[in-house]
Amino acid sequence: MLRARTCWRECCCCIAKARRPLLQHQTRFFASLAPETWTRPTIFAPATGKGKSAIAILRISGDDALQVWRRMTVSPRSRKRLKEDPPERRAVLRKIVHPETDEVLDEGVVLYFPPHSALTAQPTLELHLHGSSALMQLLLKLLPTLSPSFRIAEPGEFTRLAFEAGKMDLTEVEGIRDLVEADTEAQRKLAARQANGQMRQAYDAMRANAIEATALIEALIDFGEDEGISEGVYEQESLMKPSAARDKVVSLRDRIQGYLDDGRRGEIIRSGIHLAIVGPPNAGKSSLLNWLARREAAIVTEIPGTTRDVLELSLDFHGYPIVIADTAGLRETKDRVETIGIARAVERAATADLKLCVLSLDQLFSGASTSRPVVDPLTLSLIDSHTLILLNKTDSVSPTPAQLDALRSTLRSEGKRWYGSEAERPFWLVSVKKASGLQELADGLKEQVKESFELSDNLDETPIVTQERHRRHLEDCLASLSSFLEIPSNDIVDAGEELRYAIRSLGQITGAVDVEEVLGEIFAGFCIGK
Ligand SMILES: Nc1nc2c(ncn2[C@@H]2O[C@H](COP(=O)(O)OP(=O)(O)OP(=O)(O)O)[C@@H](O)[C@H]2O)c(=O)[nH]1
Ligand SMILES: [K+]
Ligand SMILES: [Mg+2]
Repeated sequence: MLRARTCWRECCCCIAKARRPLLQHQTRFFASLAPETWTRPTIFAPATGKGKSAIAILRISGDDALQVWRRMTVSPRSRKRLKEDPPERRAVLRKIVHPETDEVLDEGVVLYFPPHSALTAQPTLELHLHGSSALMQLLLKLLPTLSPSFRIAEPGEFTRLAFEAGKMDLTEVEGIRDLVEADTEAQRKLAARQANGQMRQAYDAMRANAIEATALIEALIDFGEDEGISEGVYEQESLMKPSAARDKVVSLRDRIQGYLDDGRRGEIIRSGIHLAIVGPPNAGKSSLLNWLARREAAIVTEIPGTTRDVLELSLDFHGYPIVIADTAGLRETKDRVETIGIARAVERAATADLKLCVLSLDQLFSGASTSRPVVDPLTLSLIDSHTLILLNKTDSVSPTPAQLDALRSTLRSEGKRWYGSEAERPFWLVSVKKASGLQELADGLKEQVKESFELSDNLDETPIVTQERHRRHLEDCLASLSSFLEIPSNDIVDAGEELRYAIRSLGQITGAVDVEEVLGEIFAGFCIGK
C-alpha cells in the first residue's frame, strides 16, 4: 500500500495550474547551458501566396529581426535610417532600401511586434509590400546578408514557435492548419471552432477532472504515509475518497464515450463525406455522376460494363465537402478486368459514408411477371440505412403504384432498411437523361447529409473528435479509466497509476505532455510562412 511514489506530481498537477511549465522549464534549461554560444536563428518567409498580388507580406522573426528595420528601412521623407526601435504594434510607412547600395526597392508598411505580443514570442517584423515576385525574391536573397543568423523558415515554423511558447495548444495548431485547408463552409466552421480554442477548453476541462480524481486518491496515499494518523480516521477517509474519485471517473468516462460515439462526424467533415454510386450495369450511374458534377466526367455508353475503375471527384455540396465515386456495374462476369472493377466497387461501397443505389426501371420490371421485381444479390447486399434508392429511366418505363409496392415488399422481405424506407415515398423516381426528379433527389440527399453531419450551433453538441489522432488518445484514456474502475478500492497505488495514464493520454491531445513524435507530422502540413 505504501509503495514509493514516482515524482509525477510535478508533471500533472503543475500543468493543471499553469500551462506548459515543463516545456518552459526545458527551454530555460537548454538556454542556460551555453548562452553565449547558443544563438537562435532569425527566420523569415513570405506570409502571402506566390505570384503577383496587390500586397505581399514578408515576415521576419528572431533576435536579429530589427536589423531589417535598422539597415533596410528609411523614413519616406528624410530618407534617414533610424537608430531607435520601431513603435510597437503600429503601422509605419517606410521606404525599403538595399542594405549596401541604398537603392530604394519599394515603399510599404512596417509592423513590429515585441516578444511579449508576438505569436512566436520573439521580436517579429512584418513588411507589407507591393506584391511583386521579383521584389520578394530579391528580399529573400538580401536578408541572409544582414547576419548569419538569418535563414528561411521551415513549413509551419512560425506556428511551431507559438506552440513552443505556450501561446497555442496542438488542437489550435491543427485547427489553423485545417482552416487554411478548408474548402467548404462545414469544414471552415469546424476548423474555426478548433482554431479558436473551443476543443482545447473541452480537453483541458476533461484533464482537470481526471486530475481532481487523482488528487483525491493521492491525498489518501499521503495520508497513509503519515504515521501519526490514527487507524480510525484513515479508515473513514479511505472509504470516502475512493468513492468520490470513482464518481468523477465514471462521469468522465461517460463523457468521453459520448464523444467517441459521434458517428465520426468531425473526422468525416474534415476529410470529406464519401458518397458511392452503386448498382447494376447500365442503370445510369455514370450519367448521374455527370449530372452531379455538371460535366462529362465519366464515359457513358449503352454497353453494360462501361465503367471499370472507381472514378472519384470532389464537390462542394451545399457547403459540405463530398467525394463522389462512380463505380463499375455489379454483376456476375467472367471478364477479368471487370471482376477487379466490381471488387473495387464493393470495397468502395463498404467504406462510403453514404450510398446512392441506382436501379433501372426497365431492368427491374423486365421479367415475365411484372409484379415481381428483380434485384441482383450483389446490389441487394450493399443496401443499408445509409443508402438512397433511385429508380432511373422514368422516361421509358413508368412504374405503377402496385409495382413500387411490390419492390418495397421484396426489399423488406430480404430484411432491408434504407434511407426513407419507412417514408411515404421510399424511392426517388428519376430520369437522369431527361433531368427529371433530380432536383428532388438533390434535396433528399441534402436532407440526409444535414441529418448526419450538420454542425449544431450548440457548442456542447459540436463534434470534438476531428482527427484520428484525437480518437486514438481518447480511446487510450477510456481504457485507463475503465481499468481504474476495475481495480479494488483498497489498491490505491495501482488506481492512481491508471489515472496517471488517463491524464497523460488527454495531455497528448493538446500537447501538454511530450508529443515530439507527432510534432513533425503536424507542422509539415503547413505552408512555409505560416
Ligand atoms: N432512357 C434513359 N436512358 C438512360 C437514362 N439514364 C441513362 N441512360 C442510358 O443508359 C445507358 C447506360 O448509362 P450509364 O450512365 O453508362 O450507366 P452505368 O450505370 O454507368 O453503366 P456501367 O458503367 O456500364 O455500369 C446509356 O445509354 C445512357 O444514355 C435515363 O434516364 N433514361
Ligand atoms: K453503360
Ligand atoms: Mg458507368
